[in-house]
Amino acid sequence: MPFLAAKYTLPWAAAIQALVAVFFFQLASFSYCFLYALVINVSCYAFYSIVVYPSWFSPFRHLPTPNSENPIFGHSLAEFEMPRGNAYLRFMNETDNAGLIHLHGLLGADQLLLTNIEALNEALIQRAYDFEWPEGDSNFLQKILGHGLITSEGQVHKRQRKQMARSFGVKQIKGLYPSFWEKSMCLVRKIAQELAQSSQKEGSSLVSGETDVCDWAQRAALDIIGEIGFGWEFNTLDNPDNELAKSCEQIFSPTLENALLFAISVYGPKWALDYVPGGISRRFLTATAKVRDVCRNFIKVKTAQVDTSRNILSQLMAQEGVSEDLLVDQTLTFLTAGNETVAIALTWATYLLAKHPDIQTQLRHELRCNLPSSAGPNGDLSSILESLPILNGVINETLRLYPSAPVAVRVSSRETSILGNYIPKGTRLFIAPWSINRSTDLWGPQAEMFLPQRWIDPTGTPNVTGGTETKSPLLTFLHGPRNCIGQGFAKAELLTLVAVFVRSFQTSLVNPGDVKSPGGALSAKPAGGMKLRLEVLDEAIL
Ligand code: HEM
Repeated sequence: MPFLAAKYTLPWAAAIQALVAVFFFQLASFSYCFLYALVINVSCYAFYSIVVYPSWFSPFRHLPTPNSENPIFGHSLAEFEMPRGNAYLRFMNETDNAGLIHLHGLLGADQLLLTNIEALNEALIQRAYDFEWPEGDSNFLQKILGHGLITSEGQVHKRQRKQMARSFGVKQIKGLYPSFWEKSMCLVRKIAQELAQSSQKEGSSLVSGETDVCDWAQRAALDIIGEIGFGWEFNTLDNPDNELAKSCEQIFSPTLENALLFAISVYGPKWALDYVPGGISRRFLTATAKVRDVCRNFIKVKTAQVDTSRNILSQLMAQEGVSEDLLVDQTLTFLTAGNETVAIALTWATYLLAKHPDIQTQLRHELRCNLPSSAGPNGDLSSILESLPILNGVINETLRLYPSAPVAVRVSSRETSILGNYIPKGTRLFIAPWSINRSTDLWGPQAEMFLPQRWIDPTGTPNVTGGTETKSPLLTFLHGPRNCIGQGFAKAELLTLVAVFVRSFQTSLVNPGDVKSPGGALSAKPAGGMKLRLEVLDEAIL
């Protein structure tokens, strides 16, 4: 019996049993009988769910299950283990399987972990619309993002996806490289200025120092998606106290309050979010309303202007039948989806290069040979950057080892199947880029190592297989009709940001043995930021 149904059924059953006991057998009081019956019902239910159901009645009882489970919570605590997704990698490594692993959720609820490309292709490509975001996650996101591309399902999603796809064609993305370059230069100049000030105070002749790259990356990524995607100048590189950026941070930062609200939306009833005590809900809803208001005012101004640019917003506005509400929802959706994800990837790229100084030196050499001028290369920037083997290898390898969204959760919205296994409606599925991207079955014995050369062919040109036998093995952006629509945008942005960063700074760990690890509740954001030591190499940026 599903846990949520049991929540309501068990007390009702106990009430009926208590009434029977009182009226027909004249046993004690109603409340005494009710409590007694409830305890017995819950115990029987727990025994059935935890012991009987998984082994004898579950439709997945023939599938392998990892041994390491909690007697009450089953494998459900894996969702909260840090780094997020690592528990699923452990399950994959310790359990012989043919693409599906049966996990036990709270009180024996059925869950599946998808572990090979065939299973993933069926769930993400062939039957993508049989699986949806879990209702709780979707409700929570809808409070913030409304009904944009991320939170829409079925036909509405197909229609919106078609509308948005026009902004992400190869030609459109290629045209964005010069703007990415300009913003990347702005980032390195700002960092260099801060380092110059601290070096001056210390009387050092070198311009160097420690700084939190994660913070800088977040500011740069927000400015880029704001300005290049929507023509909206946030200027957080100049002004980190920007009001909208602060409100966004209040909503999305992994604070205890936000984690509580998220947990209540995911596991509690739909209305519970509005009744959380201590003003937590009110603060959250006020910040959300503020962000939406600012966004609506911005859209009103843009609608009144004659906009000749061809950014995401103007292309969407040019289409018929797109309401103001939808424009607000899509703007918030893309600002959110395209901001922190890229910042996380840039941060891990700088960390991996600091940890592997030899690769950093090779990359810098490649960049100096191909992008000689610090003012930006002449010629076709996109073709140059996309053809550089080490640069592409470093970015693909970063995205492989540190996928910004390490786990995606889906629930079957109808009866369906994967690899010939019957999947009833309501089954929870885990699709974990973190574990697939580190699977030794797919990537070989050195799966956990940072090896940009796996993305380079023996002829010296970049490849997309990463040395595997699969055409597109990287799961970081997922696959199929619900994959990341912004992946071309993100890769182009990262190619430019990393190229400019590596040309400008020598990057090293603050302490040689430093090991950083992801700590975000939902994302792979590094726990405690990413303090690195930078030394300015390019005097032109000072
Ligand atoms: C390194 C950077 C990025 C990563 C790793 C990433 C990853 C992902 C993933 C895993 C999903 C699927 C989420 C799910 O359904 O569970 C997704 C969806 C999405 N991403 Fe990205 N993303 C990145 C950058 C971007 C950028 C730059 C944009 C916008 C310009 C963007 C816009 C979106 C949108 C709108 C969706 C929803 C697509 C749909 O449901 O049809 N992302 N992204």
